[in-house]
Amino acid sequence: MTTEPLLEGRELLQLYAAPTGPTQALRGVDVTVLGGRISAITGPSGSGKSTLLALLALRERPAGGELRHRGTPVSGLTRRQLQRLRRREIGWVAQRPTHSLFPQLDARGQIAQMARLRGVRLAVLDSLAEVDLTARATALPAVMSGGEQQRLAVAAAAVGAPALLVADEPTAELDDDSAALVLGLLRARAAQGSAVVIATHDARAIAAADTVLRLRHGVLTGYVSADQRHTTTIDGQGRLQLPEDALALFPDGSLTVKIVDGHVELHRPE
Ligand SMILES: Nc1ncnc2c1ncn2[C@@H]1O[C@H](COP(=O)(O)OP(=O)(O)OP(=O)(O)O)[C@@H](O)[C@H]1O
Repeated sequence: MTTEPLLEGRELLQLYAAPTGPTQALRGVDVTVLGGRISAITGPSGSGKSTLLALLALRERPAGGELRHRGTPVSGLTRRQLQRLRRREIGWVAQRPTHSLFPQLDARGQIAQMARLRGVRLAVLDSLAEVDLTARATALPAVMSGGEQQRLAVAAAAVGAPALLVADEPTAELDDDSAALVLGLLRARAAQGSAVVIATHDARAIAAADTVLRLRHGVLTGYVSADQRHTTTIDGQGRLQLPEDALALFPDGSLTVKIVDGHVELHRPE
């Protein structure tokens, strides 16, 4: 496991053309991606999560700011070099899982093809077993359920523990058991040294992450690492015991509670 960042983005900016003029999808985002960790990017719809994933997975170049891959500015890499990096070192799970699967290959073939592209040897059926798809080994993506496609896309992207594993909403279609399989697989790859970055609204995935980044309107509005989190309980009357360092933020004991995008935020009254 390395502590040198795999990716470092500074003041990242991304623009897209829109009928009303360019949309600023990202507006000055600083981000560091480390091997061995799961980072979750959260935020409301349209806040720039997928855009940030596309930059980190080297699928798009930023319109501004600087992105470094292992210390080298991405702006200095040729298309060919980027393509090679993507093929060998980056696993990608698109928001629509079929977009990251080969339509003509069955589940077995997806894993085998990915192993060939990455130059790794592995037992294909073991990879399918990790996401409970052994029984679907000969099924094509088109005949799979959304949840099966999603599990297959994650298993294929995770082949060979790539340096970077990026997944857009990897548990969105999944029931609790399947989500646990997928999150277990992402954890296992992080334990093998992969940097795992996911965009998610899912509390189960956020709980599995080491670091949580919150985006809003293309700006990073929050950053929490696992060692800053506390576990507490809520009693039968809905009372919550805040840890001391959080309590210190509310010296007069009053606060406002805001529910945002499936999260509860506590604020000092204005
Ligand atoms: N290819 C594109 N062309 C034009 N506008 C785009 C494109 N991709 C994203 N956008 C715009 O950029 C902004 C950020 O979009 P993005 O998909 O990154 O958000 P998101 O947080 O991933 O949303 P969601 O949770 O709905 O997937 C939005 O305003 C979106 O409409």
